[in-house]
Formats: sequence, structure tokens, C-alpha cells
Amino acid sequence: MTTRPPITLSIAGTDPSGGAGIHADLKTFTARKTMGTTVITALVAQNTHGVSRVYPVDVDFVADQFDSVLGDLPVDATKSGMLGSRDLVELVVARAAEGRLGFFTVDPVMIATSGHRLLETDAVDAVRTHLLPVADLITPNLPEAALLISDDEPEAQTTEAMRDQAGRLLERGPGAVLLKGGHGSDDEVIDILATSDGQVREFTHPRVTTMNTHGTGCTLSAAITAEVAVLGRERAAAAGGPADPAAPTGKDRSRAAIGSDLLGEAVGNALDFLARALNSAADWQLSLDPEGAHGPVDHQVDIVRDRPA
Ligand SMILES: Nc1ncnc2c1ncn2[C@@H]1O[C@H](COP(=O)(O)OP(=O)(O)O)[C@@H](O)[C@H]1O
Ligand SMILES: Cc1ncc(COP(=O)(O)OP(=O)(O)O)c(N)n1
Repeated sequence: MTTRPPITLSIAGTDPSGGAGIHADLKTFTARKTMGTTVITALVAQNTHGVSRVYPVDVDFVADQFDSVLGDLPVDATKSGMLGSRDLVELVVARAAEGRLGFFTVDPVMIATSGHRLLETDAVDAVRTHLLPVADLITPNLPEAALLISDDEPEAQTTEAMRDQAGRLLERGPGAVLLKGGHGSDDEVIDILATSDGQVREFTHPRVTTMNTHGTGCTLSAAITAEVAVLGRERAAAAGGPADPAAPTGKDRSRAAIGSDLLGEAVGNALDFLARALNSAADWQLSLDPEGAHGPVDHQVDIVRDRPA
């Protein structure tokens, strides 16, 4: 009998300083016990002070990367982060429709916290109308949720308004919406998970006092994707079904197989991981120029340091 680890895929841009994008995703995939793979959409010069330049990858070459990964490896779950342009959004939509991405999380990255645009303005409509319907889960922050609803929708200021917006985003076709409340200022952070079976769950945790929040959205969406891959394979094996279906995982099949209880468990586990990673790095000072720097979270928090090899 052959075995293999759960396989995850990140479609995203880079962060050479290691806190966000593909770099955060791969570290998180590893920390959450999956084998991470990547399709790189853009090379981004950025660090804990912000983005200085974006070098987009040709659509053709992004397509070749998809072929390399998906033509060879049975991916259990995928996340997308920075897509950059309308053409790349359309390419990802086409690949998702082929049914080989497994469970598909869309982190609708638009603007870095430092203010730099990571999605061209003319791509927003393609995300709204084409990408959301092929996602099993979307993970917008407060400004992204408002913009995905409409150009003049205000950001949610209350939990009630977050629930309402999560419901309206569900109507655009994703299997589930995790509306993240990290951009608020209360002592408690609330994230709302609304699923297409009508359930709404609230996840509440204490706000960590720290400057080191660079890449929290990337880390969370990667952690949820990894959790779904791990839990999904465990459940399939326990049920005696094929953990490794030969046929591609069609969209309806992957949503039905995951179910809202498993997704709720995956989100809870991922948020616990992120809280540990935030707390562990809360006092870090990494930058040579600490004033105004937003450092990363500690993706290695669960990996024991200083242990002899
Ligand atoms: N200071 C913090 N303390 C605790 N959790 C946080 C903090 N900042 C962000 N988070 C959590 O990190 C996740 C992503 O945060 P958010 O800032 O909303 O998204 P993004 O990084 O995409 O802008 C959310 O689940 C949020 O609850
Ligand atoms: C390449 C790349 N992708 C996404 C982001 C945004 O990261 P996010 O986790 O949403 O939060 P901030 O880092 O902006 O706080 C990024 N910076 N780079």
C-alpha cells in the first residue's frame, strides 16, 4: 500500500522578507503538516515596512506552473492570495472550473496594510462575478468585504453588520464566507463564518497587542486550507472511502464532502494556530529600522527550537 501526506497548493505572490504571501503560506502549510506546493503570480519587493515594487509573472508562465503541479500531484486543497490582474483572475477561475484544486479557499487580497495595491482596479469586478462563485470559502477582511459587495458599501462597524455582509457575500456564490474582524480596534477580535447551509458561527479571541501583524490574513487562509486537507483525508479514511479519488474533485463533490461542521473545526484550529503564532512573535523586533515596522507572526511556534537534531 502506498501512502502520502495531504497536499496543499498556494497561488500567490512572494514576500522576500518571509512574512506574507507564498512564503507565509509554505511555512504555514508545513507547520500544519501538509506538503505545500506553489504557483507564483508575482514577484514582490516588500518587507516589514511595505511594498516597494511588483513584478508580475506572465500569464503563460503562471499557466505552465499550474500544469506542472496539477498534471503531476493530487492536490487536496488550494488557496489563492495575491492575483494582481484581471487576466490572472480569469486563469484561476478556469483552473478551478476544471476541478483539480480540491477544496478552494480564496483570500481576496486587494491592498496591503502598507497601502500598496496588490489587485488592479479593473480586476475587482472579475473577482466579484467570476472568482467568488468557484470558491468553497472566501476570507475577506472588513474593507475587502465591503468592496466585494459594491463600490459604495461602507465597512461593517458592528457584529450585526458583519453578519449581514457575510450573508450578502454568500449570495454571490461561494460555499462559505469567513469575514475577518482584525481591522477593528476592540479588545476582542470577532471573525464570522457563514456557510451555505444557513449556519453562522462567531469566533472570538483576545486582540494581541503587537506591531507584528504582517501576513496574518495569508497565514490564516493557508492554515484553514491545510486543516481542511488534513481533516478531509482523515474523515475519508475513517469512513473507509478512497482518501485519494482518481477522478478530479468536482466542485459540488468537494463542498459536500467537507461540510460545514468540518469547515468550522478547520477554521477554529487555524485561528488557534494564528493566535499562538501572534502571541509568540508579539515582542519580536526584527527590523534594522524598527520605527513603523510590522513584523511577521511566528509560523514556527509549534516547532520546538533549540532541540538537538
Ligand atoms: N492583533 C491581533 N490579535 C489577534 N488576532 C488578530 C490580530 N490582528 C489580526 N488578527 C486575526 O488575524 C486574522 C486576519 O486579520 P485581518 O487583519 O482581519 O486580515 P488581513 O490580514 O487580511 O488584513 C483575523 O482572524 C484576525 O482575527
Ligand atoms: C504577496 C503578498 N500577498 C498578500 C499580502 C497581504 O498580506 P495580508 O496577510 O493580507 O496582510 P498584510 O501583510 O498586508 O498586513 C502581501 N503583503 N503580499
